Amino acid sequence: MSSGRVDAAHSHDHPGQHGHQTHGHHPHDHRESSPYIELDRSAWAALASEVDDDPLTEGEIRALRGLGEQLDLQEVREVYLPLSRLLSLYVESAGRLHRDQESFLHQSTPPRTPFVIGLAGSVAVGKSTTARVLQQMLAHWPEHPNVALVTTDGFLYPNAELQRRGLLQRKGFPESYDRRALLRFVVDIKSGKDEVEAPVYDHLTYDVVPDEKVRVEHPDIVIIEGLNVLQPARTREDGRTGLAVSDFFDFSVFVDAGTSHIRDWYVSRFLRLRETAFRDPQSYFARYASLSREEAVDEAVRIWDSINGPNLTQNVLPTRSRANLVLRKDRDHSVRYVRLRKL
Ligand SMILES: Nc1ncnc2c1ncn2[C@@H]1O[C@H](COP(=O)(O)OP(=O)(O)O)[C@@H](O)[C@H]1O
Ligand SMILES: CC(C)(COP(=O)(O)O)[C@@H](O)C(=O)NCCC(=O)O
Repeated sequence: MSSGRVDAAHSHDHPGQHGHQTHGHHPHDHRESSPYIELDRSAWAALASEVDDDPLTEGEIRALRGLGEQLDLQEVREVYLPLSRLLSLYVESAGRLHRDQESFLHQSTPPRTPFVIGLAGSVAVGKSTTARVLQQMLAHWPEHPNVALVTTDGFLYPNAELQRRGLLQRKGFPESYDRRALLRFVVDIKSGKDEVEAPVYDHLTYDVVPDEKVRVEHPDIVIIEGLNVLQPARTREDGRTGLAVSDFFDFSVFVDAGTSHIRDWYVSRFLRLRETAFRDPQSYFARYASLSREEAVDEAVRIWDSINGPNLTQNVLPTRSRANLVLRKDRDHSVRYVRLRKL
């Protein structure tokens, strides 16, 4: 497994917290050592006024909001509207580049391939909500109406295989995925294959669903969301390095927050799931429904401290600086600042 620390561009864990300035209305990062521009919440939100698009309705937002997420109309307008506009600029620019390359080559080339966005971040940081909001908002732009969303959990090995490999307690770690199949999937998309299929994971049964697939047909944009999508390629035993899914991303977003906040969010979500999903007799966690609150907190903390916390520290966080854009959330889940790669 390759999980070498690649966060070298930032020696500080939390770039917004170490006394260096974020600039209000003149988003400019004077630190020449950083390849990022950092915009605080107000500077980023101000960009929304330049976008005269209707954000989502309250009803749509309710439907997109994940358990425990605080997403509201203000967050959508101030954070996600500018983000969807920025992403749309990148999509349009990729289209122009495709046309320019075609005329440079003096021959007609295959049609442009879908624009692929990677979305990474910890368990319980709210990736799926961000991904669903972006999917819906990007689909509003007439230039790219067909936006597909695929989560990488479908590419986890089934529990039986994880058990065989001794990885049942490592679910979510890079080695718990069928990385070859995931890579093939992304390569197929970026090869221009019209229809691709991905396997499906079910949180209720805590396992991959046998024989079920999600189909992606003629997408304009594909969002690929998962813990480890920004992992660099592995170095094989012969010292050679292969390809990683992130090699095929046209843009990537990392959803970030302080580790102790994410841990709290994981525990509160676990408590909420105990009152909802865990009550379903089909739930893999059904046995937790009868735990007292205290016992449930202990169990959530145990799972966090033995699986999701170490995975965040060892594998997920080190990939943060590979992202084109980092959304940094505050304790209340609202985005506090945005960090964007310089061009
Ligand atoms: N044990 C579970 N039972 C039912 N739903 C779950 C369970 N664990 C997580 N979920 C749901 O699955 C989705 C993905 O969760 P996760 O992988 O932690 O990513 P994130 O919180 O970043 O979106 C969330 O909407 C979450 O509420
Ligand atoms: C399914 C997950 C590995 C996330 O997968 P992803 O879609 O990010 O690839 C994660 O949500 C999970 O269930 N982790 C196992 C430990 C736990 O139960 O919290």
